[in-house]
Amino acid sequence: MAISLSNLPSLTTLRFPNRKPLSVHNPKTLILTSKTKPQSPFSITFQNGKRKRPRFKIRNSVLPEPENWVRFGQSVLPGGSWWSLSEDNHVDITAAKPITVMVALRRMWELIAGDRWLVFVAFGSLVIAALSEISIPSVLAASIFSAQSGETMVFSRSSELLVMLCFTSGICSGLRSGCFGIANMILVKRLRETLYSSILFQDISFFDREAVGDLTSRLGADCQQLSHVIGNNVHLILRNAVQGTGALINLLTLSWPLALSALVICFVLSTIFLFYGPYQKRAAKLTQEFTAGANEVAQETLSLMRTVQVYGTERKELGRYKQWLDRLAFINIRESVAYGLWNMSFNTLYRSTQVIALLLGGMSIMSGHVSPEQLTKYILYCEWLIYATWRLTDNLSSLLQSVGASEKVFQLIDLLPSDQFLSKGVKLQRVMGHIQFVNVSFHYPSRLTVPILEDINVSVRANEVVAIVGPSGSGKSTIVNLLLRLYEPSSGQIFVDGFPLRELDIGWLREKVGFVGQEPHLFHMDIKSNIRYGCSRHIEQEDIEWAAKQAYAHEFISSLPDGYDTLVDDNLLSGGQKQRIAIARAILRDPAILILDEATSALDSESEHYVKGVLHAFRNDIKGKRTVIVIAHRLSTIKAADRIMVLDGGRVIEMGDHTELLLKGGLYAQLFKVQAAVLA
Ligand SMILES: Nc1ncnc2c1ncn2[C@@H]1O[C@H](COP(=O)(O)OP(=O)(O)OP(=O)(O)O)[C@@H](O)[C@H]1O
Repeated sequence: MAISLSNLPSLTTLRFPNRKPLSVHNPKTLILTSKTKPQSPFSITFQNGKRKRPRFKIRNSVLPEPENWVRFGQSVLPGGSWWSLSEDNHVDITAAKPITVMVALRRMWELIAGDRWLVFVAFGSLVIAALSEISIPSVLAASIFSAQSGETMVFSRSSELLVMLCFTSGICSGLRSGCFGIANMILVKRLRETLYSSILFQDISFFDREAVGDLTSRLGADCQQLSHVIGNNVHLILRNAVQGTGALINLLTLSWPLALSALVICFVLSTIFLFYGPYQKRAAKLTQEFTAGANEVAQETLSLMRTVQVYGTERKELGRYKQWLDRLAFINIRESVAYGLWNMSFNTLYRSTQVIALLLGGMSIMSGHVSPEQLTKYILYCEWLIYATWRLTDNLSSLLQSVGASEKVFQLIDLLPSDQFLSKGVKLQRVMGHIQFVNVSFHYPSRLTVPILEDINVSVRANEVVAIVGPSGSGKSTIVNLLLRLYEPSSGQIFVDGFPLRELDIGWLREKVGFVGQEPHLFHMDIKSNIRYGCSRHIEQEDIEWAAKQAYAHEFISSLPDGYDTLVDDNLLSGGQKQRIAIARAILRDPAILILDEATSALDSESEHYVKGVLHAFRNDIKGKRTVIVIAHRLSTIKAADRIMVLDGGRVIEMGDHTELLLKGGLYAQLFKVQAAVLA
C-alpha cells in the first residue's frame, strides 16, 4: 500500500523514530510505500533548519490527490503504468511451468476417471436443456402472434410445445446442475488426495524448501479454485456455446443482414476479451501467490504465538501480514477495475445491438422485407446471442483463472515420490543394531557449500550405548538424521548389520527404530493414541500403560481428568511431560535401535534420574537388548554410556568412555568441567 502525504511545504528531510532520516525531493506530495510508512510522531526538517510536526494528513486511500489527477488519468489509459501488476510485487510467478487449458482439462478428466458417467449424464442433460431453452423465444413469439391473428390451432399447439419445453428444460437443468455438482466434489476430493499424497511422500529436504503455509494454501484455496472448472466453467461454457450457436442459427434463418450486425458486435466483444483474459489470468496467479504468502505469515505467527506475545511483536506481525494484504489489494483493485471496464463494454455493446436491431429491423419492416413477428424473434435471439457471448467469455476468463491456479498444484502433484518410498529394499530377519559410518561426509541440500559432517568413521556395536556430545551446531542431530535416512550422505556409506542403509527397506527399518526428537510434538488426539502412534502391531491398553510406566509418564497421565483418554495438543503439557510421552511412544515400538536426541534436556533433574533409569533398564534387559544412541547436553545423563563420541565442527575428535575422556583432558573434559562448575 502506498500512502500519500499531501500539501507539504519545502521540506528536505523526514525523520522517523528509530529510522534513518528520509530526504524528499518532491515538496508537494510524497508517496511512501508500506516499507517506509511513518509511525506518528515524526518530524520534518525544513530547508531553513527548523523542525516541525507535520500538519498534513496521512492518506490511506488508493485514489490520487486532486493535483495528481492528470498524471493519474494518463497512467490509467490503456497500456498505462497503473495497470502494471508488477509494482512492489517481487514474486516469481514463473516458477511453475505454464500449462494450457487443454492440458489442465485432460488432467482433471483423468482424476474423475471412474465417475465419468456422471459427466456424460450432465452433458446430455445440458444439451437437452440448452436446446429446449433456445427454442422457447421462437415458440413464444409464434404463440403471441398466432393469438393476435386468431389462429387458434397454431396457438394451442405452440402453447403445448411451450409447456413441454418448460418441463424439459427445468428437469434437465436440475439434472445437469446436480451431476456437475457431484462431479465437481469428486474432482476436488481426488485433487486434494493426490496433492496431499504427493506432498507426504517427498524427501525431508522438500520440506526444508517449501513453507507450510504455502503448501496448505495449495491444498485449500487453490484446489477450491480448481473446483470451479467442471462445476461452473466448463459446464457454463458448453451451455452458452450451445445456446449461442442455437441463437445464431435462428438469427441467420430470420435475416442474414440483421444476423451479421449482431455477429460484428460479438466479434468486438471477443476482441476486448483477448486483452482482458490474459490480464485476468496473470492477476489470478498473483492473487494466488499473495494469498499463500499471507497464509504463511499467519500460520507462522499463530503457531509461535507465545514467542510473539513474550517479545511484544504483535504489531510487527500485523504489519507483516498487512504487507501481503496490501499486495493483494493492489492486484484486486486493478482486477476489479478491469472487470468493471469489461462489464461496461458488454452493456454498451448489448444495448447498441437493440438499437441497431430496431433501426435496421424497423426499416426492413417498412420496406416489407421483414414481418413484425420476425423482428420480435430477432430481438429475442439477439439478446440470447449477446448474453451467451458475454457469459462465454466471462466463463472463459474464470476458466483461465482456474488454470492459472492449477499450474502450481499440478507441478506439486507431478513431483516424483522420494526414492525411499519407490524402491523396495531388503528386509532382514532381525535387526541386531550394529551401525557403521564409513567415510561419511554431508552437506544439507539447501546449503551446498557448507560442509556439516566431514569424514565420519564410527562403528557402534550391537547393544552398545553410545553418547554423542559436542558444542551446539557441531552436527550431532545431523548424524541421527542420516541414520534415520532423512537425508543421504554426500559421500561415504552407512551400514546397519553390515547392509548398506540405502539397500534396506526404509519403512521396515524405521519400524525397528525408536526416536525421541529434540522437541517432541504431540498430535491433537488422546494420550493413548499419541503413545500408540506409528506402532504397526496390535496394542492393548496394558501395553500402553506399561510403556508409560517405563517412561515415568504413567503417574502424571493418571492424574489428568480423563487419564489416557485426555485430548492433548502441543500446548497442553509441559516440555518434560511431552518428552516422557514421546519416550513411551519409542519404548512401545520395542525398538532394536533407540535414538534419544537431547531427550533429557527438557526434564527436571528428578525425571532425568528416571530417564537414566530407563537407559539403564534398556542396557541390562538381556532378552530385549538394544543399541542406544543418546545425544545429551547434560553430561551427567551419559556418564554411564559404553562410549562417548565427541564431535566438533562436523568431525569426530574424541572417542572413549567417560573416565578415558576425562583423563585425556580434551574437549569432553573441558565441557564436563564447565558443567560441573555451573551445577556446583
Ligand atoms: N535442515 C537443515 N538445512 C540446512 N542446514 C541445517 C539443517 N539442519 C541443521 N543445519 C545446520 O547444520 C549444522 C549442524 O546442525 P545440528 O542440528 O546437526 O547440530 P547439533 O550439534 O545437533 O546442534 P544442537 O546441539 O544445537 O542441537 C548447523 O550449522 C545447522 O545450522
